[in-house]
Amino acid sequence: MATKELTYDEVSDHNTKKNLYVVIHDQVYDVSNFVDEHPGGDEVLLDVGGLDATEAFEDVGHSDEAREILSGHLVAKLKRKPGDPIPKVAPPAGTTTTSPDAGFGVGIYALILIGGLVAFFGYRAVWCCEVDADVVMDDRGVSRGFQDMDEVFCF
Ligand code: HEM
Repeated sequence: MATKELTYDEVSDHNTKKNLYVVIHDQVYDVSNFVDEHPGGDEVLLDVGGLDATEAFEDVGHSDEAREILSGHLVAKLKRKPGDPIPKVAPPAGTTTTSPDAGFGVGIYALILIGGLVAFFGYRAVWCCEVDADVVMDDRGVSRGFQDMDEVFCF
């Protein structure tokens, strides 16, 4: 845990490749010696040099490994003052999180699947219904109707 505190103004001075600080979740990181190793390229880090990079960092969905690397570069805690920019994203509650409504998401897919199956078999039951019957003929070979009518469903 960093005990040193830096204001946003102080952090903003560190915005060059050799002297690169970023703020993520109110912690200040010196990523000067990581910028060339960043798998996402140096440009994206330079873009947020001296700034709050929380949103950019979280938008990418960095791995736990990335977060571990990040923690190794911690140099200070941000001393936020009124008027300082506030990131839009909420701090991650741990690392890779499962959203509380994940179950609901799965439920929706199950519902759509069941609905689809019901619609499919309902359609077949109505439209594939055939009449299987014997035609009754009189002596002259004229049809007099049907006997042994069976409804046949083609499931
Ligand atoms: C400052 C701390 C940062 C660290 C320690 C870091 C670390 C990493 C690591 C380890 C990866 C590999 C994939 C993974 O493990 O998630 C990665 C990928 C990436 N990072 Fe970062 N990153 C940082 C900041 C940023 C920022 C601010 C951006 C801005 C957009 C960014 C954009 C990306 C992108 C686009 C990739 C994907 C690269 C690819 O898959 O081709 N990173 N980062």
